[in-house]
Amino acid sequence: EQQEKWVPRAVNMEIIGTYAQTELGHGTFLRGLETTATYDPNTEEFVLNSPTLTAYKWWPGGLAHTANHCVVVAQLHSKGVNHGVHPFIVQIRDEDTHMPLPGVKVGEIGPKLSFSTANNGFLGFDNFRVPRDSMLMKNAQVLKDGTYVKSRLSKLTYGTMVFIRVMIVTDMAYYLSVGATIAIRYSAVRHQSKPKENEPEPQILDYVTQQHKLFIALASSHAFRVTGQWLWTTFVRVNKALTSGNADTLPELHAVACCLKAVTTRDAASMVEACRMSCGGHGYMTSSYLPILYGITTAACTYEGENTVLLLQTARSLVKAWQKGSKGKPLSPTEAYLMDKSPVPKWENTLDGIIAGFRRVSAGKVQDCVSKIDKLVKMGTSYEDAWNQTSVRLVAASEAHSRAVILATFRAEVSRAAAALSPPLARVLHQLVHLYTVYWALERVGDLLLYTSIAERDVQELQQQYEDLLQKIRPNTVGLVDAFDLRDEILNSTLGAYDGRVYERLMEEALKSPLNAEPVNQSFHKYLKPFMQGKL
Ligand SMILES: CCCCCCCCCC/C=C\CCCCCC(=O)SCCNC(=O)CCNC(=O)[C@H](O)C(C)(C)COP(=O)(O)OP(=O)(O)OC[C@H]1O[C@@H](n2cnc3c(N)ncnc32)[C@H](O)[C@@H]1OP(=O)(O)O
Ligand SMILES: Cc1cc2nc3c(=O)[nH]c(=O)nc-3n(C[C@H](O)[C@H](O)[C@H](O)COP(=O)(O)OP(=O)(O)OC[C@H]3O[C@@H](n4cnc5c(N)ncnc54)[C@H](O)[C@@H]3O)c2cc1C
Repeated sequence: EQQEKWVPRAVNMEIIGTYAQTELGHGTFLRGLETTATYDPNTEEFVLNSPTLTAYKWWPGGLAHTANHCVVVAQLHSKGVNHGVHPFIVQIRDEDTHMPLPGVKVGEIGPKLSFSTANNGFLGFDNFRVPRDSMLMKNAQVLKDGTYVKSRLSKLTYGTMVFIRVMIVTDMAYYLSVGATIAIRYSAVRHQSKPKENEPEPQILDYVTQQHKLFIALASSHAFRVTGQWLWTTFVRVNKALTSGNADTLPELHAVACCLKAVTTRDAASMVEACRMSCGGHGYMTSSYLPILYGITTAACTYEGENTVLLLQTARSLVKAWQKGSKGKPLSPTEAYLMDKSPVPKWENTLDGIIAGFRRVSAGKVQDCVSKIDKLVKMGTSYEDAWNQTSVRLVAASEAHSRAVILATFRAEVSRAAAALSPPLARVLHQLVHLYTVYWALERVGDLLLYTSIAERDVQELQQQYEDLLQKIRPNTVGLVDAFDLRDEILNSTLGAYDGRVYERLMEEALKSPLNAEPVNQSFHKYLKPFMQGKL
């Protein structure tokens, strides 16, 4: 009924909304949110109020000047009892005049690192009344007399965030495809230095260090697209089960969505920055689009759940799984490997060997965390303090788990799809899987030395494998980014345009600057000249 009321109006843009959960004082700790929604049975209304400055909603995208409605997350009070945070759909502006409604204080939060096109806003309520059906009652309800009917699963309130985290993994694949396209095309056009005096300056794409910076971004885009597809399929399956009242698989989805969102956003931000730096000074130009792209990807490390907090959520699940498995209880498919108690096998420099190695690292780290926590608790430390003292290791265990999931999914999905591809295309995609897997084995070689039987000669061989792969991938690099098929209008980059006219585009953009409107800028007459004449 509520969906019939609100969804059609949102679809035809009568309602422009945003998600107003975060407050000045709280973004992570949702149970600490201060906005209140108090039910008045006499009028069958909720009274929304921001009791403190820190209760003001702060950050929601589009809230400042675009949205006329929003989903407000508030502490629900009825019959004198606080039932915790619940979502409410609230009109905040007049639909004709767009003026803020009486009792609503709304505005712009100010300049940000990036996302300058999104008017992120603040929102405060002064005993603002909304009808009872403003409470989104899919999970919990408040009856006309104020009786609270609790949800069958309190965490369903957090469901929106799981959905967005699932989407973010695919978003990161897209943003990495943009960064890799810009940087690799530019690296094919840019010639620099003379390693061989009697030969012309080479393409910077032929420097192996440049390949090391860029090819992992290209491979990660494919790894995250494939993993994002797998995660979406998992989300759809869990949601279908939830609809029929079965929440058994929700904890696993929450845990894997948390660590994948955290790891893919962190990787995307650091790899986009590497793309920016690989383009030298021109990568620092706004017209290259790389600084903007960095701002977009680094924001994703914070929004929809700050990365450390999400990795700790997954760690919470991994520790619980270890404790469950140790009692012989079955574990979820993504965590079942934790109970592999077989002897550490002889190391193999193969994809399967490396994936098995990352699972050993994750299981070993989780076991070390459980042992440390148990030891601290036995010494009289509270569980919460023991958790906090172990939290750096818990985050590392969560990252290792996430990497094992990505490596296994990327390999399995490409192997499955390869049968339907032409042999040359299958070969190139397998090279990207190989590069991605060996890259991360070398990046985490310390962990592999701690938890597997990898030896020094294996590491030397992996390094050689990696360098051979850079050489094999080089001839197809430009074709691989062209295959993302990103139009120039979407790339919005002087360095990444398909025609490669980098220098002409850089100059065209420079001449658009208002500072080039006249040969002598007025600042000369107002400041420089008086200063030079000693008059300032
Ligand atoms: C394809 C190309 C596309 C390109 C274009 C794309 C455009 C994209 C542009 C995007 C631009 C901007 C978008 C920006 C959107 C950002 C919007 C936001 O940021 S909204 C706000 C997000 N905020 C958060 O994520 C808050 C994070 N905090 C929390 O989730 C919770 O506070 C907490 C989980 C950290 C702690 O909650 P708490 O209640 O204290 O829970 P416990 O830790 O005690 O755990 C209790 C229990 O609950 C389980 N749990 C927790 N969360 C969930 C969940 N979401 N689902 C299911 N279960 C959950 C947890 O596992 C525990 O279970 P136990 O059994 O008790 O262990
Ligand atoms: C570009 C952008 C768009 C956004 N859009 C929206 C939106 O549309 N709607 C919305 O509601 N919100 C939005 N947000 C807000 C975003 O969801 C929050 O910023 C995010 O949830 C983090 O919360 P916080 O800012 O309070 O940081 P905090 O939680 O205060 O984090 C600060 C530091 O404390 C650490 N920390 C916090 N809790 C713990 C813990 N339990 N254990 C260990 N360390 C901890 C964190 O790791 C972090 O290092 C947006 C934010 C950005 C940057």
